[in-house]
Parts: sequence; C-alpha cells; structure tokens
Amino acid sequence: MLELVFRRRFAMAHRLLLGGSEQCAVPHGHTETVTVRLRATGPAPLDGAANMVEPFARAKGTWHRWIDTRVDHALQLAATDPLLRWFRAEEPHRLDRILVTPGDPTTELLCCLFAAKLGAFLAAEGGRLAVAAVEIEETPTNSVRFAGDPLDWLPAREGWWRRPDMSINDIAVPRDRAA
Ligand SMILES: Nc1nc2c(c(=O)[nH]1)N=C([C@H](O)[C@H](O)COP(=O)(O)OP(=O)(O)OP(=O)(O)O)CN2
Repeated sequence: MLELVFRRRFAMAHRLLLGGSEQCAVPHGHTETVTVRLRATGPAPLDGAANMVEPFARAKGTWHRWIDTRVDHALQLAATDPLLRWFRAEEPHRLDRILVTPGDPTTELLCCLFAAKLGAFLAAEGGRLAVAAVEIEETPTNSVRFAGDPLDWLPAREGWWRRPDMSINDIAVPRDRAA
C-alpha cells in the first residue's frame, strides 16, 4: 500500500465540561499537530514517468487551506456549552471562528471529525485518495490516532464535518449580525 502523509500545526482553545477534570473545564489552549495518511483508492501501478499517486500540492491543498484558515486559532466548544450562547448574544461576528462539536471537543472526537471532513474533501475531488488515518498530537505527551470509518463513531445526523466546504459549525448568522 502507498500512503501520502501530511502534517500541519494549528493553535486552538477548548474546554471539556464532562470529563470530570476542573482543570480541563477552564478554557485553555494547545498548539496541536495533525498528521493525515491518505491511501490511493485504485491499485494503479506507477506509470514509469511522473510516478505520482497525485501531486502533493493537489492532495493536501484543500485540507491545509481548511486547517490554516478555519481551524487555526478557532475556539472549540460543545454545541451545549453556555459560552456559545454568550458569543451568539455578545460577539456574533466571531461565531465563524468557533468550531462546534457534538459533545465535548476531546482529541478523540476531533480525530473523527477531521477524518470525516477530510474524507468529504477527497470524495469531492474525485476520490482518488481516501483517508487511511488521522492522528492529532494534543500535547507533546498526548496523541490520539483514528483509522476506520468516522461515521461509525459520530452522530448519525448531518453536520459540518460531512460537507466538503470550509465550515466548522452549522450556525446561520443573521446578515445584520455578521462581520
Ligand atoms: N481522553 C482524553 N482525555 C483528556 C483529553 C482528551 O482530549 N481526551 N484532553 C485533556 C485536556 O485537553 C488537557 O489539557 C490535556 O491533558 P493532560 O494530560 O491533563 O495534559 P498535561 O499537559 O497536564 O499532561 P502531562 O503529560 O501530565 O504533563 C485532558 N484529558
């Protein structure tokens, strides 16, 4: 099997309300690294000429654009987190900087959400590559790796993670309250 492997760093902040740790319930940040492994879907031999599954720039372009412009420096909040109500009321122009998750934004969940989003991007771009694994290094001492079908692990409902667009939440901001 051939895999293309890409790595990207991003800054984020989150809090975990239901994990039983007071320390994690206070908003805090990490600089994380996400590593994705992409496998070729068709068993096509290298052509003896260009010898590429896909140019790196094309294979990682949309993914890194999403990480760099939407995920980097986003605040990750559970859909039920009261802070989300605060942003809706006081800073609606910043809602598009909030990555909203079904339940607490743990690293396990982020791996599955990222795998689903990346799978949607790759499918929309022709499906020549598929997600083999996603690994997030949350801190130098903690990492989570996911391989498999993320939709088996995520809520059955539609969500931003299934759409091949730049979204990180499903909030519709009224035009007069947008940036
Ligand atoms: N299963 C999970 N447990 C925890 C997660 C998670 O995503 N999944 N996340 C956290 C917090 O984000 C926390 O900030 C990081 O974890 P922690 O081990 O407490 O971090 P430290 O830097 O203190 O790690 P040390 O190796 O002990 O220095 C908590 N749990």
